[in-house]
Amino acid sequence: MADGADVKETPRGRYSAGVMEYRKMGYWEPDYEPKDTDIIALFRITPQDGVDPVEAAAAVAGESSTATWTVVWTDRLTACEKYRAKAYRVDPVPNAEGQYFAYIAYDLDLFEPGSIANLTASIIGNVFGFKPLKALRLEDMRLPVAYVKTFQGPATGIVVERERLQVWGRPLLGATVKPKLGLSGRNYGRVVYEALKGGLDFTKDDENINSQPFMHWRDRFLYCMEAVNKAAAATGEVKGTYLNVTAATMEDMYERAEFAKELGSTIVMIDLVIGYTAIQSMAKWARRNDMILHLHRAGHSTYTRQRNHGVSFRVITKWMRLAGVDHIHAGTVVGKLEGDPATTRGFYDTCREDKVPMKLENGIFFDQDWASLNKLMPVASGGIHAGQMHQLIDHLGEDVVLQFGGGTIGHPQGIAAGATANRVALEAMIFARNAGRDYLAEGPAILAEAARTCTPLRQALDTWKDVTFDYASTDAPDFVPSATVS
Ligand SMILES: O=C(O)[C@H](O)COP(=O)(O)O
Ligand SMILES: [Mg+2]
Repeated sequence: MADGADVKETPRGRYSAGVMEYRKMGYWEPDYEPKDTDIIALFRITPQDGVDPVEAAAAVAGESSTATWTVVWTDRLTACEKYRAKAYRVDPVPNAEGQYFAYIAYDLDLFEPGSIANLTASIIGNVFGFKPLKALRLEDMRLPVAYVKTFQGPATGIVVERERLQVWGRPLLGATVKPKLGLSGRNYGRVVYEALKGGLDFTKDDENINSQPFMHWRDRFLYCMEAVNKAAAATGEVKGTYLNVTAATMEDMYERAEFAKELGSTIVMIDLVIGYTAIQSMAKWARRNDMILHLHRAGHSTYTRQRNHGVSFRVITKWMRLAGVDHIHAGTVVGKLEGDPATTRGFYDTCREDKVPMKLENGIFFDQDWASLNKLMPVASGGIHAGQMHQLIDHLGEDVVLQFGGGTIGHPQGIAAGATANRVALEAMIFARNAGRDYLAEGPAILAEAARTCTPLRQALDTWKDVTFDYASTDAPDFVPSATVS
């Protein structure tokens, strides 16, 4: 800590410029060996000028666990050695002056079992507004098995979802109905029917479609399920549409979800903005009712996008796997939304692997054991189209839902043609991959071959050939490791 004129010595400690001596209070323990049962948080801290990084790390440990700004007599009435979070390591962030990675361990007893709300009230609570820090970002967390096991995890999981849909060996295909707002129930249902009949597995409500004056929710659900049933009958395939049950109250959400189930829907949808407790409640409802639960990550970029402040999306992905959603929008790499390949890969691994090893180049700082919690299906959605199919499969793999909103509904020959273009492009690419071809290098040629016998695909390729969203600003990885971090 910087010494200054306003440094005060008191019988209970020494403080200056708003920074207590958290280090002296026991929140810095460089020799601490985290226990297997500890929760570990990795923060990127940017201390104010003159604030010592170790003191800042200790302050973060203090403010996110037991401490307040001054020593209190009642500390000694608790097992404070156990309950204090311990900052035990501080490293400079490579290539980022003035920023440090601080590792902080928390005893498991600091948290209520099975509650994201309780976890987040500590870890991202008041500490994010703390004056001695210019900025603070929660980069990653190691969640011990003992804690993971207090959550239900994804209500359905990837394996059972594929069994219900009877689709194996390829990504699932979807589309978000467009325009986002304004369609009547009847016209909306027509979009769903055309897209499903044309070859998609799913259609989806947009994140901001709930129950507006132009289309009340019951109307939408009725027309959508009529379309799903007609398309299933016409194609002999299982079809679904994510009915967004996001609403103002839990009572409204349960009512809408119950109605979706009554109509025979396999899936309902919620938005991240409903909050952690509402998400966990809906996940429990989904498990009780054998429904797949889709999560749109609406709102996340307000706190995940800045590299020095907020919460990394990899942490949100972990919390959502615990909370128990089945789908999560996890990035597209080549689409319209920001997200570099290496960092996005880290999100996808977090969703789909049983055990995720530390991999700094993917922004993964800890080994994470998911202890048999179901896998979470990542969803790629936002500005993607058939011409990118080889890149999508290369970046995102096979257990993923590829969703083309504009890339279906914007097709020059109509919605069904857009859906067919996507389905043919996908199957051509999977066929080439299974035949051992280098589908990434040969991608454009494979698509052109398939387009010879598929006019809708040819039209799609002609229409979107120049759309790459290749802006430099989206290419910066979340974190560039170097030899200084091991
Ligand atoms: O909700 C979404 O994921 C987006 O609105 C997708 O739409 P787009 O495919 O047209 O970008
Ligand atoms: Mg949308």
